[in-house]
Amino acid sequence: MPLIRVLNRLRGFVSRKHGLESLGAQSHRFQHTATHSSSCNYQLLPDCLELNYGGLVMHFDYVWLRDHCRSASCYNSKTNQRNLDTASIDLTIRPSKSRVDEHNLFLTWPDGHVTRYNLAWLAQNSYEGQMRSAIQPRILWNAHIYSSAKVPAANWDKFMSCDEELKNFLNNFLLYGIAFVEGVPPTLEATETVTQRVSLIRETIYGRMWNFTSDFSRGDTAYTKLALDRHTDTSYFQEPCGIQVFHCLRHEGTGGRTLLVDGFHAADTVLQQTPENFQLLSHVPIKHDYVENLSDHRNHMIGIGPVLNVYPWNNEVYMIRYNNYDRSVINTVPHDVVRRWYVAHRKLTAELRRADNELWVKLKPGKVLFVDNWRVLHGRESFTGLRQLCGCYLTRDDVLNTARSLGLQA
Ligand SMILES: C[N+](C)(C)CCCC[C@H](N)C(=O)O
Ligand SMILES: O=C(O)CCC(=O)C(=O)O
Ligand SMILES: [Fe+2]
Repeated sequence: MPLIRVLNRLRGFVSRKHGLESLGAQSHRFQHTATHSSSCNYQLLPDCLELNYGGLVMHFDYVWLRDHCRSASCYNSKTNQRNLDTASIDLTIRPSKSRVDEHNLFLTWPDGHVTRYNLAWLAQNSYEGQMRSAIQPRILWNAHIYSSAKVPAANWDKFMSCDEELKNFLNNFLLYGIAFVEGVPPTLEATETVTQRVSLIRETIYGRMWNFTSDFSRGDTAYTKLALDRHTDTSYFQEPCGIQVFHCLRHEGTGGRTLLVDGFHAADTVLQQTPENFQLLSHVPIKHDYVENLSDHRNHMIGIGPVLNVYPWNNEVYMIRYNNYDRSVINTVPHDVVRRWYVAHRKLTAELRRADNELWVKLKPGKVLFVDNWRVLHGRESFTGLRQLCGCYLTRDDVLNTARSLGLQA
């Protein structure tokens, strides 16, 4: 069976090539009438309304149009919630009258209800408009790109008191997937305070704030002095933690540097050089798990999903789940797909391991690192001596919420 069919069956995945486009391909079969106004023109085709506005040709399904009526009876603009019961719309509905003025399209529905759509709103919210708009602005980096960008760290005092400092910090975080705050008092409490300026803390099986040394207090290699290869954390959660915060409170010894690698940069190289590998990594479901059997800590967490998570409508990677330590048995695909998946995994691993992609930093007391755990992989060098690391995970929705509230695109 060709891979794409195996994958479609596995995930109910509708690829752009095999599904969505062919669904839309029938729109021009019937005769239609065209209507013009100075700034736009539109046509009521049998199965959609075609709108040409600002140089963009858009197609709107009639049920979609009825469903997106923003009149007071259909939509509560105080709460920004829909009032209209979508299930009450006749699925064969067509407007009985239509007209445009300079800024609006007006449709009258068979029951007499009139909907006014702002044309700019339609352009912004159309499928075609979304396809054209820029994806989340981000700068894919290797060590050289990141270092030459000389991205400034935020300063603790300013960070806590000035929204502009927080905004710059979040802007850098969104662009690069990592950001630093300096001058933070080297305590767990101050680390908690600095993270709460950004988001809510995500409590997990490791606690709310954690503070650990190499005492093997938990059944995981993180709690040793061993080196850790690049990875993302909590790959064994159905929704891996969005952000990880690290603050090294003390280290009396050698080694222990932190490794950071931009997973999206590596994924992009795989896509450019070997799209078939990208396709496998973004569609083959892979299981990760965390099994802990200590007397105080018994846990079994399982997360299943592809290594590269992409939005199906534009193929944009939004999350990488990569942890070779915690990857579990592969039993979700047949052996021929397994063979090709290992090839793809090797290609991605080679990219992630390129020396020029490795950014090494030594975390020092006072310097707090925020890592986008959906994008940037972290690791560490082995070390000697007492090393104490504290931090926490953050809920991604709340970090993005803060960014949006400051006017950033997130
Ligand atoms: C120590 N700290 C709580 C930060 C994380 C421990 C998680 C380690 C696990 N192997 C993973 O990669 O998810
Ligand atoms: O010790 C470190 O620097 C990081 C260990 C690690 O990967 C983690 O805690 O998630
Ligand atoms: Fe980790």
